Amino acid sequence: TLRPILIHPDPRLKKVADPIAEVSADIRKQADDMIETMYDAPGIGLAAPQVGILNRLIVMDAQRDPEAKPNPMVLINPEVIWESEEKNVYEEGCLSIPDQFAEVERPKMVRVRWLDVDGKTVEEEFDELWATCVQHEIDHLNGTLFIDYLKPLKRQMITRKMQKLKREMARGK
Ligand SMILES: O=C(O)C[C@@H](Cc1ccccc1)C(=O)SCC(=O)c1ccccc1
Ligand SMILES: [Zn+2]
Repeated sequence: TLRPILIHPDPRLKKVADPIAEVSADIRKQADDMIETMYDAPGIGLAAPQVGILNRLIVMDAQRDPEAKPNPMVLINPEVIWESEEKNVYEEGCLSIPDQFAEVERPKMVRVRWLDVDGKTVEEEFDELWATCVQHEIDHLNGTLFIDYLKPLKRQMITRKMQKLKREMARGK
């Protein structure tokens, strides 16, 4: 089932999401809906708060190769347990801040620990686009958006554009 993606500014995008206590059938259904919504957007990642669910679940498929078979990852209660000193700058976008892109500097590599859909603890190292994406998604679980890393003036410009977009969408209805 496709879920509507919340557009910034929205208070639910600034909240800290709650840990998931057990990987139930409901959680697996939520993950399936988020995967469907991510591919439909299209995006390379999606965090639960972006579809208005304030729990700690993200989905990702950051392989850019359009020919590649879809290979979505589901990360439950993900946490960064190590990050490299070395940084990487990437032009990021966000499905909750449509058509706005800006350069964000983040650790080039991160090691992440999470629960998979079978409730098993997994640890994996990410680099390049995958590292950028998983950090962007975990930020969403903590109420942080990529524009929070920009200079205040640039952030304000983007926020004002989104407020205008939402006014037009409301009128368009
Ligand atoms: O808002 C999100 O979490 C999704 C976001 C993830 C992300 C993109 C780029 C850098 C860091 C994190 C997106 O997927 S925006 C859309 C996008 O970047 C894209 C869409 C289709 C193909 C390739 C990229
Ligand atoms: Zn985002």
